[in-house]
Amino acid sequence: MATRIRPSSKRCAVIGGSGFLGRHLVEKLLDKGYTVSVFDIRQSYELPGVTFHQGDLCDKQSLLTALHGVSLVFHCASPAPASDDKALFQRVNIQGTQAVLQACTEVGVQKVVLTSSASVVFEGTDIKDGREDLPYAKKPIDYYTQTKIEQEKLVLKACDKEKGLLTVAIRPHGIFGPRDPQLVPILVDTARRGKMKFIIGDGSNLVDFTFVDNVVHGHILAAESLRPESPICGKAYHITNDEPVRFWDFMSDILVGLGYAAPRYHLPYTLVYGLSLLLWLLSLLLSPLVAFKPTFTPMRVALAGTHHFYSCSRAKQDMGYKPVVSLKDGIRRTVESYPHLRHGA
Ligand SMILES: NC(=O)c1ccc[n+]([C@@H]2O[C@H](COP(=O)([O-])OP(=O)(O)OC[C@H]3O[C@@H](n4cnc5c(N)ncnc54)[C@H](O)[C@@H]3O)[C@@H](O)[C@H]2O)c1
Ligand SMILES: CC(C)CCC[C@@H](C)[C@H]1CC[C@H]2C3=C(CC[C@]12C)[C@@]1(C)CC[C@H](O)[C@@](C)(C(=O)O)[C@@H]1CC3
Repeated sequence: MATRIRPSSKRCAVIGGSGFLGRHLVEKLLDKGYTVSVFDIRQSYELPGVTFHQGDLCDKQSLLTALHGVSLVFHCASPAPASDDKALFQRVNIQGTQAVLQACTEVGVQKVVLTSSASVVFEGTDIKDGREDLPYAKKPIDYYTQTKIEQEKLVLKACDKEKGLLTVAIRPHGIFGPRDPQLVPILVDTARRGKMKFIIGDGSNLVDFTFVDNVVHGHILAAESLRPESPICGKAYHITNDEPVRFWDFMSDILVGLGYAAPRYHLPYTLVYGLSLLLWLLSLLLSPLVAFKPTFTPMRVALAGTHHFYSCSRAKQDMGYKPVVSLKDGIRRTVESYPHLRHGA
């Protein structure tokens, strides 16, 4: 058992602080006068005022050292969804989150803000203006989503006013912005390989893409609103740009902004989804012999061909949330931040 020191309310830790969202969160917390520790399996940058603790969040002992004297923990670590590694997701997102919660209780952390995902309710079929009371997906679309559901349940269940631990979960969707290692790089890579000519379905499906600053704003608002009397304790909140956009318009804006052609030719959704399932099965069967990762995974095709946008009215009502950057400005700032990915660069 670690000895407790009196935690200061402006001392926080960001687990997963070396990642895309984590680093943006760290930078904003510093701006707001917080003292920040980062706990991550890797150190990806250095910043004055940030203490780095390198370790695996499944190792409670390392966490105890890093969380000493901290009153507020942001947990935004996860293996990348593309890894599709069942054992890794279970170990990090489930057992690891249990270790985080135990360590928080032992050192006297008062607040935990989890980065969950709106995909915890997504089963691959249309969701329009989805609210937080939608049931968790019974058939989650992949292991990532399956373990994000278990993770969210664990964190919300741990909320205990008597014991002095308050928890809340933020469910963003399709985070984008400068330094994102997924969306823009995968999109550009797909375009460079000549595979971004097609629109899956009729192209009218609406989706949420959320600029990273808005996601950060939602996390900090949640942390600052989390008090024993607050309605947010033990609840999940969608944080979006509040501007659902046609999936293919968003992709085209990014592609055209970077000098690539927008997709033009339509392919039937069921055909592409069926093919992506076949490819996924094939890659699984052949995995002992050859390693190949299909670009059009069932998850990506479902995300690209269905409506899935969420209401953030609960966050507006309970914590006064309002996006701070519009979709248009977010896209402009994102495009400007990737000069090396421009066509011909
Ligand atoms: N990017 C999105 O569109 C999106 C959308 C919704 C939710 N989320 C959630 O937001 C969070 C952050 O995502 P991101 O896009 O910044 O991902 P990211 O991969 O950039 O960051 C995740 C960080 O977690 C760290 N990490 C992984 N395993 C760890 C372990 N065992 N111990 C310690 N650290 C470990 C990684 O090193 C990395 O720095 C994740 O929880 C993700 O599920 C992301
Ligand atoms: C080849 C494709 C048809 C087009 C390529 C775009 C693709 C790279 C992105 C479009 C939607 C993105 C997305 C995630 C990853 C990148 C995309 C598939 C996401 C799976 C990342 C993890 C999140 O938690 C997520 C599930 C979420 O809930 O926001 C993401 C959903 C959107």
